[in-house]
Amino acid sequence: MERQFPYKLYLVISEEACYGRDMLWVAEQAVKGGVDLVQIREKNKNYSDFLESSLRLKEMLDSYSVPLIVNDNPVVAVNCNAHGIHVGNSDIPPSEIKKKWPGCNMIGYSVEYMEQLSGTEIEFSDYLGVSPVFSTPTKTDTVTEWGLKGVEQIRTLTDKPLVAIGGINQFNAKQVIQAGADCLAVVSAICAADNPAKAAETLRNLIETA
Ligand SMILES: Cc1ncc(COP(=O)(O)OP(=O)(O)O)c(N)n1
Ligand SMILES: Cc1ncsc1CCOP(=O)(O)O
Ligand SMILES: [Mg+2]
Repeated sequence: MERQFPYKLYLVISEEACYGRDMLWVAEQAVKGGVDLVQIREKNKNYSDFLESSLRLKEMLDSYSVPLIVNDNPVVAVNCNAHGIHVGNSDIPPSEIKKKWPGCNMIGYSVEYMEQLSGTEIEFSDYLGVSPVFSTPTKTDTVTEWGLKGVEQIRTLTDKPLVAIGGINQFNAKQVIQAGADCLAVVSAICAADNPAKAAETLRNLIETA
């Protein structure tokens, strides 16, 4: 069955990950380089700051027709008119998001345990975040490191689009796609790069030629 997921390079961004550079500038450079989906992930901001950043990012992304996904918080997502939301095992589950936000276009759901693949939440999800593929200092409260073998195994168990995340960079991107990922999500490979547009372009080319 053909997987309906047109996105290949997914930027997960926060102000903190941009190390003092303007988050909107970093995101815009990334889009110019080939990012086609963006998630705002602010773990330490209060509601109003999270919403304000999301509204500003959404306005910029709209001008490129790039969808915005909000991490964790459905109220921020609804109030900035985001395209969708990404949730994990400690968040409101996809089935509840579907009930509370009928207009949601995309629900991403993190897979940290193999058992989740036979659970009921998968069917309410539009893509699965394979989380993390490699260990990463960007997120340390993780369960396991799936590795390339894990991506291959998950690929055999579901037809849902797979978004690989965690420690992905220009040196392993091709292998992760070849293992079965449909899309690569990155934080530091773009946000911490000297030239975020070039970093995105390099990753995008690696994905397209994998
Ligand atoms: C694309 C993508 N995949 C996985 C995650 C991780 O989500 P979660 O497990 O809920 O952890 P936090 O990001 O909330 O710390 C993600 N955000 N995006
Ligand atoms: C949000 C998230 N979820 C799983 S790993 C991760 C962080 C990925 O960051 P990086 O691309 O810098 O390894
Ligand atoms: Mg979460």
